[in-house]
Amino acid sequence: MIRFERVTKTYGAGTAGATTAVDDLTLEAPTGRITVLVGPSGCGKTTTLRMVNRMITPTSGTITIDGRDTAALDVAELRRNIGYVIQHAGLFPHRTVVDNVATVPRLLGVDRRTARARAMELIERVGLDPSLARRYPAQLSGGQQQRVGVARALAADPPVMLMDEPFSAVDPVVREQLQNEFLRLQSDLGKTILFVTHDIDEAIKLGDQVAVLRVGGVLAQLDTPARLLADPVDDFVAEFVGRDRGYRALAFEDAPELALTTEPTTRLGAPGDEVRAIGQPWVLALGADGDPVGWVRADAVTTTVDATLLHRGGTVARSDGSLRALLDAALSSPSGRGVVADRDGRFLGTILASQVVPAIEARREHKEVPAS
Ligand SMILES: Nc1ncnc2c1ncn2[C@@H]1O[C@H](COP(=O)(O)OP(=O)(O)OP(=O)(O)O)[C@@H](O)[C@H]1O
Repeated sequence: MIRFERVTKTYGAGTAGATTAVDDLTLEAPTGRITVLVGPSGCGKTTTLRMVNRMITPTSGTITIDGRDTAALDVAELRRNIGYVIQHAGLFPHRTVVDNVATVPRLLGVDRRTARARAMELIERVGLDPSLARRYPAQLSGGQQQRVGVARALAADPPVMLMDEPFSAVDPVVREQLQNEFLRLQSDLGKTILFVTHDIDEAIKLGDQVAVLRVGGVLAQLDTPARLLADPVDDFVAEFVGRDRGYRALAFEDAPELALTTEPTTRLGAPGDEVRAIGQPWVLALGADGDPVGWVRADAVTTTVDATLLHRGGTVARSDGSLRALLDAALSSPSGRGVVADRDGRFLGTILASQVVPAIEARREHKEVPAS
């Protein structure tokens, strides 16, 4: 566990231009969990992170890791136990990918062969093709560079990771892939992670807990993503957390077991007459594995059902997914019937929004705390 105890950082303390970047921060980042620091520009996120590995010295207060005061530790030893990932990855431009990843183990005295073998393992683990290992950073895309940055930080297997906007410099599609891979990796590795972002959606997606900071470095709220959405402490947090909070909070509620409706389906290549004989204006098409591929409007099928006729807007909810995904499947379906699949992606049945909403209300009643 990383613990901040009444930590303050004032740049230029005692001078006319003094700036308090972090103000009396008390916070615990639990072992094996992701704690996200989020807030507007200049609220002290980076300063907070860098005080942990002592790149910045607090003006007052203490930071402990597993009960040990970081100020009392040898700084080299402290940093050996902390992986650090930054925006744009910060790779060494004149070293190949594999040598970048092997840097820290080599510094720690691991022999070249062993360090490289471990680096290759990590390169694959973060989702990079091993053929990229011999390239130089400039020969990689932004997303690939970020993956190398994560692999490098993991190379010495540190229990603690500090990550400062590691996915901010890539486009939204790559960013989502990196986030998903990061969560998968973390579910295997269970590192104690402090993660900085200015993006509340990223914070809510990645954080086991989220600390919202306001400018001046004051902690506004520390909570789970679900609680942050459901119960912001004040207008600043409410505004920062953003719109559609009620709907977004449903992402943290497991889908209830609701009775699904059996749906007549068609398949790619089916003749139009067969589709129309079903007698529904919209018919769901399944792929070869029984996976829903899209809705088709029966009267639009002149010859056979082909992929170009499929309506692409509908989402598919998984039976083991969230209430939000279930409601979204119903709302986004052109037929009004939300498509539900099992965990392997096979079609199970459909559901109406009018069945999901009562389930949401039932949950709410169940959770309501009686007034004392
Ligand atoms: N070396 C420094 N000297 C003086 N002031 C500094 C220094 N570094 C940061 N600051 C100030 O401290 C405050 C917090 O900065 P910090 O970089 O920690 O914020 P941040 O939340 O990470 O911001 P951003 O999201 O824009 O990166 C800002 O007002 C900044 O101007």
